[in-house]
Amino acid sequence: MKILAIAPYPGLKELLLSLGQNQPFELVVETGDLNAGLHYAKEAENNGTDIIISRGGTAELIQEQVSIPVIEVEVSGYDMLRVITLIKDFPGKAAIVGFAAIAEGASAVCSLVDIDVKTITITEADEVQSRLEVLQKNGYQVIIGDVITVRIAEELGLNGILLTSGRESVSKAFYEARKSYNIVENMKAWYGIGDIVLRNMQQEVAVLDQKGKVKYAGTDDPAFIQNIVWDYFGKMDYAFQKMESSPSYSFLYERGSRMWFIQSQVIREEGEPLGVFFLSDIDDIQAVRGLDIQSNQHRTTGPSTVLEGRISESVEMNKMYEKALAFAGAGRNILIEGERGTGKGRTAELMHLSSERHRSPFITIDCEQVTENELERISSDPLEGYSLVSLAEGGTVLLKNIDTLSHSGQQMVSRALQVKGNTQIISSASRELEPLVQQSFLGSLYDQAAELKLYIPPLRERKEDIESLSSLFINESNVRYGKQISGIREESLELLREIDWPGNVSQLYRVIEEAVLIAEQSYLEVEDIRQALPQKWEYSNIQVSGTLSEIETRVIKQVLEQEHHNHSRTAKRLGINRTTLWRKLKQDKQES
Ligand SMILES: Nc1ncnc2c1ncn2[C@@H]1O[C@H](COP(=O)(O)OP(=O)(O)OP(=O)(O)O)[C@@H](O)[C@H]1O
Repeated sequence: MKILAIAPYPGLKELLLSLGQNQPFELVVETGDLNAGLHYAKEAENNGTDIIISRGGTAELIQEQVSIPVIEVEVSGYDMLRVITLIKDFPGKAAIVGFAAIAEGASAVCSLVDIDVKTITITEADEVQSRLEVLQKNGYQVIIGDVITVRIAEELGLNGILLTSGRESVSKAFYEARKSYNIVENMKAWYGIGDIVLRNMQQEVAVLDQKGKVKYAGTDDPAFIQNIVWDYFGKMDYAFQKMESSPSYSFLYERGSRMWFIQSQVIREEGEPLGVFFLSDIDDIQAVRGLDIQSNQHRTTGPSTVLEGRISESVEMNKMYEKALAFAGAGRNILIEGERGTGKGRTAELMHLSSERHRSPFITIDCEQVTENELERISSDPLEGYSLVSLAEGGTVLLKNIDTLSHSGQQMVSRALQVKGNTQIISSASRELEPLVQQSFLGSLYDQAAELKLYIPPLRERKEDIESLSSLFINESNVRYGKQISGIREESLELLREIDWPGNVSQLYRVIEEAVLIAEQSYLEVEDIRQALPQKWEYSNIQVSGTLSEIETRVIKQVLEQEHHNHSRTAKRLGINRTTLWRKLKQDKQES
């Protein structure tokens, strides 16, 4: 609390300074009456002073012109008694001149102590001079009053005695100042709560004190919020430490299959910090297509070392892993480029788990699946609810397939990224993004998203990885389907290496998975792989044993099957006319 005291006379300054020592506030004292005092008060109002203390007419003038509270140092009964006792033996007639508060008080004190002092009540400062002139004519020599009265009395050649304020009055003013400060602060806190509550009407709110006890609640079940806070932070000290670290701290809370989003803020009531917690049920946001939220709240292990230990047979991939590890903690936005299914999403997740963010949320939003309306809702300003970026506070948001965003989608995401706070943003694209900047991709979004770049080569350029990936996927499929496949034949691997894998690692995964399901032996045989390969890959699915005519028949039959026995289309694809096709089929029938 900062106090400015304006003393209309020097003695009051001394008293204020001496009593102001060791008080729980910062005190500045200036001397100046009326306009001089007002000047200091106006300056103080602009430099963060909380309360002004002054006296008499100066205090009144200040009160009219500034908006911060003004506390008056009063003239107490003691103060009057002191002055009256002082002039009691003074030869000559004495009068007290002042506004009602002073004149009436003085008259009461005089009659109590049985001293005959005339009291004159004025209603306006302008009256002082004429009243004093009359008193002078009537033989009065001593005038007791306020600063202005005493000044005029002295100008007229009278003896002016200033009614000074003593210790009790100054102490009382300090006490009043502290009380007003608390009231103002309280009101500010309440204004703060009211303001936030209004902004978040759709949310439930509970206000907890430092011990975790519910102080106020805007919900039927404050204990629910209280339990979440206790469970999430463990200790209330830790909760307040976290909340004070940013203007608004938010987190995801997961229990069973449900998740909630909690936004919090610290406010102060009489100097005591209180935590305000807003609860949003995010079931509705979880239902958004293309959105996947992992809270990671229950992870107990440290950051993963999986990226460090990642060794590939491919030089390119090893370089990529090294870069990914270096980028993981860099705190910059990262763009991962590579064809469909090369492992961009997986790499992003490994980066998250390898970084200090591993216990914070990892949220994937597939830009290809999310609708524009949903995108608008989840990328909105965090103050108007929650946004993806605030849901992932401290964690990572993966913008999958960012290259598929529409123009307005790009604008929304670009705006959302401007307020990303402490969230790592990783984007993935299956096309090279930079060349698109000239045509369809927003340059500003590219600059935001691609502060650092990674590239994952397609599987056909690193066929040396097929063997280890296959073993990995056999194991995963064994686990999933309860099979006991113990390996893959070398011929099967050779067949897998013949393929160009347009769908990359994802496609390899599906083929191995299907082969594991089909396999009846303990090794994946060539036949298992063939059966698992998609039909349209005729080049690898056709057995090349037998005569040319037999191979030709197999090709014709397969194309026929793919074209659902439509002879025209089959003939067109094979580059022969329909009659030739019919003849070849007839010939085959006869032979078999
Ligand atoms: N090096 C790897 N080791 C094990 N599994 C991998 C590896 N790379 C990719 N995968 C697996 O391949 C599949 C595809 O990976 P992911 O979804 O990360 O690819 P993507 O490039 O993001 O795909 P898309 O372009 O379709 O979004 C996933 O099942 C993933 O677990």
